[in-house]
Amino acid sequence: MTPILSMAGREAVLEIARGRALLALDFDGTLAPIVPDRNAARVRSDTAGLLRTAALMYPCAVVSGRSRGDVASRLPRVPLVAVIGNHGAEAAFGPLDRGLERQVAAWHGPLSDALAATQGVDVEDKYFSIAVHYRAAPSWDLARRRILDAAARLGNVRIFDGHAVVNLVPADAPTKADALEDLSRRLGARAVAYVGDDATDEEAFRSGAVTYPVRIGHGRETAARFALPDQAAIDDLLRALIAARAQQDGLGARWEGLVRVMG
Ligand SMILES: O=P(O)(O)OC[C@H]1O[C@H](O[C@H]2O[C@H](CO)[C@@H](O)[C@H](O)[C@H]2O)[C@H](O)[C@@H](O)[C@@H]1O
Repeated sequence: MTPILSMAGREAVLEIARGRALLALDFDGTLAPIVPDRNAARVRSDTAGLLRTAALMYPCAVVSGRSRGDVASRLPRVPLVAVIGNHGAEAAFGPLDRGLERQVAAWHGPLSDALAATQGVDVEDKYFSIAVHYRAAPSWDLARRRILDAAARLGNVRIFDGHAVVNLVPADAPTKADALEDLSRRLGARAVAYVGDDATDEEAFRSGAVTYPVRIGHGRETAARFALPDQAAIDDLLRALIAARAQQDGLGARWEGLVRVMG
């Protein structure tokens, strides 16, 4: 992987700016730091100002495992071209697939019953998928095993891990990769940069639609070609992308004032 903020990665940043690529970003662990309470997750004010500025210069989208409404409420005044929720299952455009919602609704009862006696487990029902969190469980191993056992008894389900969470999505629902391919086609994007931090982002990194896949964090096997060291570095990447685009538009250093106004 090439560190995207290195001299070698600089060429990719310039290409993204020259082509005014679609910037697609994951939320938890990418735009917002991971925190113990999922309801408390928020974007730092510096990141928000940078993202609002970047979204004036590039088409920007957020592709999250959260529900669309939840993630949009955490990004006020950001002029996004699209918000995709539920790991791709909740599309940005067009009618939503109510069949997926019915399938997920039928999982809720059996899951809650099966996990009622497992301490520290939190079932987050997002209508198009369910996240079963075990961050507060005394034994993560035991909780995860019980969640996987309960999930295996549900029909037609795609099961995958995240940060102290097991995700359950209808097997035939669109993935983050499908959603990005659809969005890129609709926008006629010449290139797509996608930044994510989690196992669920790997399918997007592998997608042919994603020209610049960027993974946050070290030491994991990944299909991403570019790396950012940690979540805090998202500010540096947004700053580099804004500066490169400002250079193209002949704005000089005036972008810095714009970021302050947008913050
Ligand atoms: O695709 P993402 O935007 O990264 O969303 C992935 C999941 O994020 C949330 O859970 C994770 O973040 C929480 C807050 O930092 C953390 O407490 C939890 O342990 C993480 O798993 C969200 O609650 C899920 O619905 C998303 O699928």
